[in-house]
Amino acid sequence: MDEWEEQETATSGTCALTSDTSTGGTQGDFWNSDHGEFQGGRGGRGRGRGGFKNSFFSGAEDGANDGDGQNNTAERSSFSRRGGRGRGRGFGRTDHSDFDADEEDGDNKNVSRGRRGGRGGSYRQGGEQGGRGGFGGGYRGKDEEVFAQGHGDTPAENADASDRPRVTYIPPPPSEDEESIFSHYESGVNFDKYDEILVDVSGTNPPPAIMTFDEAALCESLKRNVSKSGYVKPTPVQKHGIPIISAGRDLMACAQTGSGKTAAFLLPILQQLMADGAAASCFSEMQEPDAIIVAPTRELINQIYLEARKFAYGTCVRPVVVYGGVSTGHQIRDLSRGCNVLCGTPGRLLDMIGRGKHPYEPCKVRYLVLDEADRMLDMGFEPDMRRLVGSPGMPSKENRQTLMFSATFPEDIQRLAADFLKTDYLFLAVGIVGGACSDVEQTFVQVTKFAKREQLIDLLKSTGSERTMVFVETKRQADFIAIILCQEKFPTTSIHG
Ligand SMILES: Nc1ncnc2c1ncn2[C@@H]1O[C@H](COP(=O)(O)OP(=O)(O)OP(=O)(O)O)[C@@H](O)[C@H]1O
Repeated sequence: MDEWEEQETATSGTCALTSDTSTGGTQGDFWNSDHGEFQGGRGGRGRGRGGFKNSFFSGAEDGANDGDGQNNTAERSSFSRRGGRGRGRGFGRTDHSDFDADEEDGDNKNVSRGRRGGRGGSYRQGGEQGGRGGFGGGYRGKDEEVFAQGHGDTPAENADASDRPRVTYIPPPPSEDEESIFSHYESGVNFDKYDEILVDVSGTNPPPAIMTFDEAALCESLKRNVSKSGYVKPTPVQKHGIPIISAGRDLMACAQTGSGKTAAFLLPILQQLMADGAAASCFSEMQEPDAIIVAPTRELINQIYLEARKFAYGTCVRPVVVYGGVSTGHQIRDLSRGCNVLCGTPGRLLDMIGRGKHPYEPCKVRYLVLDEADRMLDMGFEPDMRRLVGSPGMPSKENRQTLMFSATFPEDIQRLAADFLKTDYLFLAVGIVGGACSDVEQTFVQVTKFAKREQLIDLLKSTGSERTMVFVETKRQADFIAIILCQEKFPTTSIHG
């Protein structure tokens, strides 16, 4: 009896992807064995074993950031405990847990959402340890200092801090080539159909939506970069989000994965920085970023960074990214070259702040953005977020603009999120509560628990050579099903954390 058959669930759902939504689903993602360290290849870029060895970055000073209770309390005490706006909004999030399991437990209890593919990252599917070929290599920094001794990217990493080897991995620098910077892929969202989607803005005096990027009053360089990115018209979350942010309002926004949330917050922030003449200074030892963008996983924050870099191309605004698994010394050196927009995972940001030697001072932060805010505020990350907003120098919520974006916003998370926002924040919901994508035809097949395997094989025989994704609960099941299907002559591979 195989494990799959032993499951308690008596049903299995199948989804026939009937349109372009099926094309983008599995891109990349796979340097996203997220909390394993990229054991970057030694001896030069491109040659290294990019395997994800699940060894965490170095250090044992886990308590480094624990002494900030006072600030947190201050922030907390000012929170009005009212309910969130836009109740129950949110999408059944595409929870690609098995793709993206951060932890070793195999049951995906503590996972991040499957997301866009990591550009440029190739992957190798397979076992727990990853393997060769994950990343394009890297090199050991010369005279590498060991800064990374504190927080990991996740609470789980933090808990495991005692045994971490020193991290010296330095990722290859992102391409400077304009063509690669602006290269893009299909998002999987049908943007034309998307115009008809229901949008709801709750809160007082929301500014009117824009219909075109021209109405966003972007400066010439931003306009040019938007157009080079292939954006013709704003998506709904951009139509509403951009004017809300430009008007200086705090925002909690909920819109489906792939709907353009990143540009919705990056464009108005960059526009404001450009209008104010912000320029990154490489002459200051201590950087004072105007915007801090936080996301829960390394791959996501790197994607945001790449987007920021793309939109800021040819301007004086300099985004920098920091996340675990990479040499902190390397990131500190990068920061010291100038930083207006700091993108980071909570663990690494806190690590840098807690170290005392931190290379940035959040005192001038005007924008605090939380992407995947639902996850950032769930039980695992909430303490880190409170530490971050309470860290020395971070302006209070009254003195910064806080923006939260997510594909889901359960009510309890909305309530928590409201704690970080000014009382007159706006809630933007794009789409219908729990609405299924109209591009996807769904068929539900009920089978007994021991008939799943046969049913799946019959289904695959009837679909012919269509590309198919099978979601299961655990890593073991994924491997098991892949083997079974291969034996049945369906070329299959399994991917998981
Ligand atoms: N107005 C637009 N026109 C064309 N493409 C766009 C537009 N806005 C965003 N895109 C593209 O759509 C894709 C998805 O956008 P983005 O990653 O910002 O979505 P998202 O809502 O943040 O998704 P996720 O929840 O996965 O982070 C990206 O490739 C982005 O470049």
